Amino acid sequence: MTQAIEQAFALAKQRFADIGIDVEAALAQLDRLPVSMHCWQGDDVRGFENPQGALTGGIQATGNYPGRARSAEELRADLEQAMALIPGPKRLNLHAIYLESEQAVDRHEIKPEHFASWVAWAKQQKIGLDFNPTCFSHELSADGFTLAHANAEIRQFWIDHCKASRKISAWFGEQLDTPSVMNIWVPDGMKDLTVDRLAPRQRLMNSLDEIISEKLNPAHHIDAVESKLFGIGAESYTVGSNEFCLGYAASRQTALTLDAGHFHPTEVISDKISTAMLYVPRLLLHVSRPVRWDSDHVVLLDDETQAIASEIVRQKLFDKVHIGLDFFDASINRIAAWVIGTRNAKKALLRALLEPVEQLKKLEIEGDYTARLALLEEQKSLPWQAVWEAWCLRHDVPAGASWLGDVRHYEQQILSQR
Ligand SMILES: C[C@H](O)[C@H](O)[C@@H](O)C(=O)CO
Ligand SMILES: [Mn+2]
Repeated sequence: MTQAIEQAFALAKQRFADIGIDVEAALAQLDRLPVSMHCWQGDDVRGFENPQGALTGGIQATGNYPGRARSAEELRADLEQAMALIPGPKRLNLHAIYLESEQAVDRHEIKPEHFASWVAWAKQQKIGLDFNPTCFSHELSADGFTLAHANAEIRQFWIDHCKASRKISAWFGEQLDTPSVMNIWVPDGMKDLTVDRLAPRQRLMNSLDEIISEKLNPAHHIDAVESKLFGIGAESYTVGSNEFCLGYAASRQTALTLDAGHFHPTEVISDKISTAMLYVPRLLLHVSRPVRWDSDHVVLLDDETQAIASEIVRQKLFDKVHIGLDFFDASINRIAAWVIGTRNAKKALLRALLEPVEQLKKLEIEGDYTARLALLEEQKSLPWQAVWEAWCLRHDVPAGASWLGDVRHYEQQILSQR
């Protein structure tokens, strides 16, 4: 098997060299592009603060496939299993509710010490961490408002939670020597006709200003804001809309988070990257798959995932775009979900790196749209898969579907006992 992969790789390398692509250079770039895996795929966004509590905030994990992680130890073990089947660099994206503490700690009182085991584990795994305050699944978010709440005390609680989260994020960055991207997403919105659409947005803006008022070392911590079109129970009005977040990130020079599921079903984030990059210093991507709504299905190697990856590569946004995932499917094996989605994101990046971008740009500027279309389509059937398999072998992970056997084995040995 290994020999066959190596032979195919040698032929593929030559094929790509014929169109001016240095495959080794492409793989070197892929080795510098981490994908941040989201911890919440492993336990249906429950966390360890109050795992029996309801998931609120207008998001839903549907399905009841057996074996979800019930503790941080189980979640880390599951992540290790998934990560062992995914080639190349990875990070882990944590939410605040994944803290570990013997005593109950309310959100505004979380501290780095509550994430010490995660940092120790990340050091062992040699990966960076990213972070999110959790502004949902809490009694003080029950009426659908947090940072934009009309009640000053409740608003302050969430401001304090986000400030505490920034400290944790900066500590991650300092400990792990790689900046932690901290994404602020709030579910704030209204189910029905909203009369005052301005005041909540003014309050959200002021809250965010207070949250980011303390300057933190950018080598350790990056602030990001995530917009959304609507959530369940907030169908008519979302305070942190796209216009709000783009305006906020541009005027405050924070990062902007673009989630593939947070727009109208016919809108795609791949077309938003180039616009946003004109105005904001960085982007965080939540690569996801909406099916009719923000359903957070597992990422496929589909046209939009490819278009997102191609945009990063074509515009050389390697140091400005942070690639994260955001899906939570509880209807299939959760480890398989991570593996499928993360491998697909990386396959799309590889395919993008194997594209003769300069040649295609030249054809475009010369107006030769016939050749542009012809080459883009021929590109799809060049032997990128042989390069993928060789890259998997280099990283000591299964090249093809045999990874599923490892997941099944883990399911029998570990998940079925939960
Ligand atoms: C759990 C995540 O933070 C959440 O999914 C958020 O990023 C989002 O996309 C909400 O729809
Ligand atoms: Mn998201």
